[in-house]
Amino acid sequence: MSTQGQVITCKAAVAWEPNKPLVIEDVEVAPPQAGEVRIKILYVALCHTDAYTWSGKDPEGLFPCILGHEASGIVESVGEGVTEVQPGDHVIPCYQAECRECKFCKSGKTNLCGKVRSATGVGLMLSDMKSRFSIKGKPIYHFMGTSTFSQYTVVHDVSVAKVNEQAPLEKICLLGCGVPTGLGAVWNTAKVEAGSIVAIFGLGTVGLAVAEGAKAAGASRIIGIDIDSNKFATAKNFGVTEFVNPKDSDKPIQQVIVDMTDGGVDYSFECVGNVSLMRAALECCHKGWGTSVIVGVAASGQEISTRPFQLVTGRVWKGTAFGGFKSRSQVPWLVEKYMKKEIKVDEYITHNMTLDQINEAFHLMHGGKCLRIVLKMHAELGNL
Ligand SMILES: NC(=O)c1ccc[n+]([C@@H]2O[C@H](COP(=O)([O-])OP(=O)(O)OC[C@H]3O[C@@H](n4cnc5c(N)ncnc54)[C@H](O)[C@@H]3O)[C@@H](O)[C@H]2O)c1
Ligand SMILES: N[C@@H](CCC(=O)N[C@@H](CSCO)C(=O)NCC(=O)O)C(=O)O
Ligand SMILES: [Zn+2]
Ligand SMILES: [Zn+2]
Repeated sequence: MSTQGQVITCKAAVAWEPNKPLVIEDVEVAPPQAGEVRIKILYVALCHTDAYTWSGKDPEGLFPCILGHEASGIVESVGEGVTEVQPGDHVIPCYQAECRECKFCKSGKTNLCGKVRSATGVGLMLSDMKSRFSIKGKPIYHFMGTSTFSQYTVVHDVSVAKVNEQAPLEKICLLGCGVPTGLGAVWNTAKVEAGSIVAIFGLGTVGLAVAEGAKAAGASRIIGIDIDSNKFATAKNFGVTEFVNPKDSDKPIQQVIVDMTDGGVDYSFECVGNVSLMRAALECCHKGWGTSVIVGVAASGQEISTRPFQLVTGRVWKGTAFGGFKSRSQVPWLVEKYMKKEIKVDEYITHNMTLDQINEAFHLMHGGKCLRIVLKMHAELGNL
């Protein structure tokens, strides 16, 4: 029976309040309006940004909401005027939209898109500034324009990438955030050249994807920095050539790296979300040209600082969102690269769990012993 035009009642993990356990609720998902797409979410991975907003430290965090933004699914129905996807298409929801028409999209200088950002930042859909989610008539906010911790979600059409149907949805959900962010930070934002020396602060999924990207770019040395020495064994498989634990030295970590590299690295990447580490990442860069890219998301109220002299003497401080990738155009390309075995995806998945285990999954994530945890959203999908 077609569900097109009907309200769908399904299971979703609702964040009622910051830091309180998520609750699996029966949520009503309204049909997509003009320019919107309703997606049956099949698989979702947990990202630290979900945990960050859930913690209450995100100035854009609104409650109650449905978190989640790294996912894959199948289009269930589309609203009026939607031409680029149709029911049955395999898709990845994209928190970074791409409308191809706005000032940002047309600039050719950025992957940030302005079309729906004002609505996604306040947890609503642009056409009527309302939510498509409700529980017994009470609206529930969207999150990042994706809200993929729900069996069905509604997104703007500019936030959907149609992908190869042959690609395994249980794996390519990762191409919705962490892996592209790390690869793109190297390829698009820093534009690392062959022979470069690279330092990566934080060896979680994002930091490992930076390592993978740097190896592919031909970096000569890839120095991984993490306070957990157990991370090095895995990091080697992603291209990290040397490991430093800041706890092993009395010197500031930037000094340790400068001493190891004859004056500093060509490129550094902060993949933790810690503002003092962002400073260290900038200050371990080589005088005259070293570039540091901020990838980690820091909490509300946190600010970065350094001596302006660091920039006067040629170091460059940058940041990246979704690795600078244009989402609708380039996520399908990343899927193809995965299909051709040119980029890793499976290797970042350490756990497979189910939607009803979501609180346990976050607990595991905070334990620091996993990379990506993928949740199966529907019982009928069977065992992975
Ligand atoms: N900019 C973007 O578009 C974007 C996209 C995805 C994720 N992120 C952000 O990137 C960050 C990393 O995400 P992740 O999923 O890889 O996280 P993660 O928690 O898996 O990895 C962080 C790593 O940093 C290490 N670490 C913690 N404190 C440290 C310190 N003081 N010094 C050195 N290492 C330290 C941890 O041991 C861990 O290995 C998060 O802040 C996340 O929100 C940003
Ligand atoms: N609302 C947060 C913004 C956090 C943030 O910077 N998000 C990244 C993506 S993190 C994905 O895991 C991003 O894309 N930023 C650009 C944008 O949001 O437009 C805060 O205010 O701290
Ligand atoms: Zn993310
Ligand atoms: Zn745009």
